[in-house]
Amino acid sequence: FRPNNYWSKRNVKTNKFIPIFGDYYRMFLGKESFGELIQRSYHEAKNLRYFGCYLFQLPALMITCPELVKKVCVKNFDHFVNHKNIIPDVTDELWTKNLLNLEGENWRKLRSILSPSFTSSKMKAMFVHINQNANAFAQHFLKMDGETVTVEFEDAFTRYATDVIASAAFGVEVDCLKDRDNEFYVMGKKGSNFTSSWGMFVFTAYQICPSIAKFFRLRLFEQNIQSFFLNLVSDTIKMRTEMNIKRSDMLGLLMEARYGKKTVEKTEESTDTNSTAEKETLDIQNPQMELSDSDIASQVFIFFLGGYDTVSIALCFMVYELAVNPDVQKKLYEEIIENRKDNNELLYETISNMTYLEMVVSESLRKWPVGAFTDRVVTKPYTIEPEVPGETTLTLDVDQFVIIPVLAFHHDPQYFEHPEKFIPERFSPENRKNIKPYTYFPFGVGPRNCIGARFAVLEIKAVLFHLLSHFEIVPTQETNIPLKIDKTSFNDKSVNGFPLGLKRRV
Ligand code: HEM
Repeated sequence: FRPNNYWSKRNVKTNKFIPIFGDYYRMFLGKESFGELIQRSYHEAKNLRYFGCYLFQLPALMITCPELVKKVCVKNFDHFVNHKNIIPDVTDELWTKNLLNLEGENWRKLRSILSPSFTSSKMKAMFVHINQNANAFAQHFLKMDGETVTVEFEDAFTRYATDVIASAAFGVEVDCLKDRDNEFYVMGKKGSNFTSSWGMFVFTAYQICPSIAKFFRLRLFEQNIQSFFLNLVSDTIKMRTEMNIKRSDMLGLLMEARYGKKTVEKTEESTDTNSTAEKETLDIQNPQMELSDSDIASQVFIFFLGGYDTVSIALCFMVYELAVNPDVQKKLYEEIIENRKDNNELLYETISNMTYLEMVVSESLRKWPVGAFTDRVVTKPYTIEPEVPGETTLTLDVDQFVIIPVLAFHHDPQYFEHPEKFIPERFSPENRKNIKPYTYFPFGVGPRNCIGARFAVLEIKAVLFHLLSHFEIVPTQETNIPLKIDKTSFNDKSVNGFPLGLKRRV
């Protein structure tokens, strides 16, 4: 026990909190979800540029001003390179050695190696696999009987996302909708369990009493998950080396990097601020790094996790919004019809140029951004100079935890009018440029943004294209309108999943 006076000593305002639980207390009592907690805290701190909060015992600085987000995540990125890794590296190797959790120079080197694998040209090559899986997904339901097929989308989309990532990361073709106990699916489900009660318990234990949690070596993942991914990667590497097989999937690129054969392709020009910031920060020209089998397994594992829960949650909210906004769905269907070829073939160029589809996806990721916040950790001391009355000079020391409340920015009416409404027109080409910079970032901000963003968007668009080509998405009796958000999960999820109907088009 120690007094929570960290922020008052630094003259930083805080919201109401209670000892030990900090700002989490309502969430702990089941009174609000994590997303609600983030939004409430943000709104209570109205008119401040930042404020202090306590995630249990951990003091965190929440940034509530877009200009400061830019300073932290882009302009002064050198001071804020890392994410917070609460789990120590003695327990879960797969978790601590991956790109998301790597720190400093190791992160820079690895990101430089991996970034060229996620350019538009690489995505174009991967689109073949994505499209095949997306088409197969729609065909699976077309084969079912009845005018309207009832689908629980949380389950269906996790299976789709597993198929896609298994093929893009490991070069393994699976069909989890048919083969329901497929090992990939089962391991992925267990691996993404850190938003479950056990995961929350482990995170909480490491925050409240880290030494006790460390003593008991509390793990996020069961030993068999580590073994599954490690063995899969080692066996595939061995087989590919012996048979001299080269594949341009994520594993193949990591293998090249390990043997120092990585030929760095020139990354294409981009107007996207995240890509520009990333290129300026990384040395993409000569990335060299020693990678063991377990280092490689760790990366493929995070691609698997990154591409599994996030994509399926995002898709669930999208189909829900389409079901309850039939006008939007009709407009999207009309665009699909315009772009559909007779043989149902879908090209990368076609999907990339569908404006309304892009608007729908962007608006859904605004309203339901998957992660309520992203974070940074101070890696070099940083001073925030006072700019508004009441502020004093604030020096952030190394290891200070900083939170960027993505969901709260997306739902702030000063940036998005009527934020609870689903209005794709906000993202039309003429309106998009009026969105205030650094208020919309479902994939994060600056050089440390989501490496899989392009991949995720393609995966989402392809499956919406094929589903809507054949079906109208409709609510059923089990659909909760409005949605009831599960208060026990870190990510926004619906309490009874996403049961919806697929009504055949005639
Ligand atoms: C809708 C889907 C997705 C969403 C909303 C999402 C969101 C995010 C966010 C917010 C971050 C943190 C960025 C920051 O702090 O600035 C992140 C990081 C990351 N994401 Fe995603 N993501 C998605 C899909 C994917 C996919 C498909 C992959 C893998 C292929 C992936 C791999 C990663 C990795 C490896 C990182 C860590 C990057 C780094 O630290 O350098 N994500 N993602």
